[in-house]
Amino acid sequence: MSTAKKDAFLVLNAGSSSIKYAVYGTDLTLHLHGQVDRIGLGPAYHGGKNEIDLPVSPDATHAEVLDWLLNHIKGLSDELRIVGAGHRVVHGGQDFAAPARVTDAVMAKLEKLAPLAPAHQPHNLAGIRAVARRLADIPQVACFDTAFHRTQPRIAQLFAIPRSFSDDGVLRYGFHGLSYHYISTQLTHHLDVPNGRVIVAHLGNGASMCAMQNMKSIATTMGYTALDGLVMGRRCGELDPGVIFHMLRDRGMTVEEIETTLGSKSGLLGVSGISSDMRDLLASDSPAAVEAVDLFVYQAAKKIGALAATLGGLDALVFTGGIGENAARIRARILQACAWLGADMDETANFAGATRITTPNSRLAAHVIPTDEERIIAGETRRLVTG
Ligand SMILES: Nc1ncnc2c1ncn2[C@@H]1O[C@H](COP(=O)(O)OP(=O)(O)O)[C@@H](O)[C@H]1O
Ligand SMILES: CC(=O)OP(=O)(O)O
Ligand SMILES: [Mg+2]
Repeated sequence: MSTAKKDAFLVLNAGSSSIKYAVYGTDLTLHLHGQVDRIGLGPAYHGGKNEIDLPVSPDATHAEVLDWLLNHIKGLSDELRIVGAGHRVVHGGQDFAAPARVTDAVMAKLEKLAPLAPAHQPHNLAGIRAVARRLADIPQVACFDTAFHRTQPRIAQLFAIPRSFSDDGVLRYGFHGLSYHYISTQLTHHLDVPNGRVIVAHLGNGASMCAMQNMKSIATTMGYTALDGLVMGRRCGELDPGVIFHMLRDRGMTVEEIETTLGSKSGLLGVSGISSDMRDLLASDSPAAVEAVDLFVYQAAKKIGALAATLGGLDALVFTGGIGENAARIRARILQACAWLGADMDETANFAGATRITTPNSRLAAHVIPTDEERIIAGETRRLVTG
């Protein structure tokens, strides 16, 4: 006799080169999770303890990977009945300050924002459409990277350009908000002053920082798009806009070529000429790789100084994301640059992978907290689906 299927929520988190998934019970117990990464370079699947080569070609697109992944999840979740799906959607623009149930009208608005997040939004929306095709009747929820930053004061969102642009929504939105939301829920477990002046550094393939006061965003390094701020795997981060005029006028580059250059050929990859992956650069002794890592650390330390100024001082610094969670050498160098803010690193704790990586007497406390964007999406999906 077959047993009744358990209700569950599917979560999809599509990034520029990866798609993460998770399946949660209605009590938010995690049943399954995994990810495909290296999309575009020869995708690999990691689920549970397994890493397998996918039965798709090395140059498989997000759409092909997604198709394979949804079949794979179906095979894994035979005893579960998917009753709702939640998705990371990178850009919510001015209209979405909170998660939203997906409708045709919502999809039309999100589609319009796709040019502002070309490496993410199309894949996010493809995930919603693919689930709708397979599980036509289930409710779907879009959860936005930008939403957490809507608490920034207006002054932190403004660019110093003519007011008509700001009035039309050309503002500093900020991203990685699902990650910052999750970390904000963890501060009370780890920090002596969770309500204090905290900078969270999400250092992954995309990288940004968020200044939090009372666990809310008051400033962030990314802007209207996810190009601004820190040095990233393939993105330039902070840049004089004059460089764009140079590319247009003096180099004869098209807008598309400039977008590709700044969005996928710059950052660690562009400076090193070797790789966008921090592991590869740390293993290399090429002077260009060393310089790329130096620039990554320099810009990170500089942005911490700027965000500390917006907070009027700093009580705690939290590292998260693939680099923040795993690259002890990078954390050590950033912390050394924060000595002036009162950071006294506990070297043993840092290299041992401890949660607190500063000494008990350090005026600035530094922690490593693994992020979990999928859990935030699952919670919001349950809230919107079950009311
Ligand atoms: N052990 C490690 N040491 C150094 N860097 C690491 C380590 N593990 C992962 N990383 C780096 O983390 C980055 C990917 O971060 P991640 O948050 O997984 O990416 P995404 O933004 O695609 O979700 C890559 O630069 C990778 O090299
Ligand atoms: C917004 C962003 O940069 O996301 P990711 O780090 O997943 O590329
Ligand atoms: Mg990410």
